[in-house]
Amino acid sequence: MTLRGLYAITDSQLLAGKLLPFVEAALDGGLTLLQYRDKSSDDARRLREAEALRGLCERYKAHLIINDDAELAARLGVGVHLGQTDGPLTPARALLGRHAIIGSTCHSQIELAEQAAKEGASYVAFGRFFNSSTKPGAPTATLDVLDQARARLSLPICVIGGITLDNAAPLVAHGADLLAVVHGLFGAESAQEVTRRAKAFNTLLSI
Ligand SMILES: Cc1ncc(COP(=O)(O)OP(=O)(O)O)c(N)n1
Ligand SMILES: Cc1nc(C(=O)O)sc1CCOP(=O)(O)O
Ligand SMILES: [Mg+2]
Repeated sequence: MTLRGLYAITDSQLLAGKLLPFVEAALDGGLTLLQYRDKSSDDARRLREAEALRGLCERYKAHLIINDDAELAARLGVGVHLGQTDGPLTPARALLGRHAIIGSTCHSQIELAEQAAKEGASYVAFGRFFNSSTKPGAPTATLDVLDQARARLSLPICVIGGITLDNAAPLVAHGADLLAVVHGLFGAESAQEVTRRAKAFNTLLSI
């Protein structure tokens, strides 16, 4: 499976009251991956929303990824994204099976990415590259790590953190395969604008 393209990530506050229409608008513009990221502990709502997103992703042939929660991903038969404190990759791979997409946060450390590759990650994520209103305190990353990753790894490279249509081009030039975006995609006034942005991100990636 080739993993390249726009990787939309939901945000419960930003998308309050418009989760499904804005996600569908993004899918209409073209998504490779959609991550359901909800940091709450409202398990019933998380299950309901994730099921609805899975249905949309199936219709548009995109892959759904659940943030943090391998058990929920297993229940839905979808992928998971794990950060450095979200539990080890090896049991998640055993739980989800060899075909599941499993992503790993590697901040700006090539050693973390090499370890993730050994443990069966499907892609490695570096960031944050720019100021992020979604996660202002995330550790920073520079373009150097993308050059190192391109040279040393064969896994798809995901970039994240403050990415917009105005600043994404250098990331692509330095080897990013997946542009992971919250605000730069969903921080729009209308569903039509979300679709326009998604198409423009895909043009940047030339896909
Ligand atoms: C694609 C992608 N990359 C990085 C992250 C961040 O994961 P993590 O460090 O576990 O932080 P939280 O998102 O869980 O707050 C991500 N979610 N997705
Ligand atoms: C969830 C997340 N993780 C990051 C990391 O660097 O690991 S940055 C981030 C937030 C991404 O949202 P936005 O596109 O609005 O900046
Ligand atoms: Mg996490």
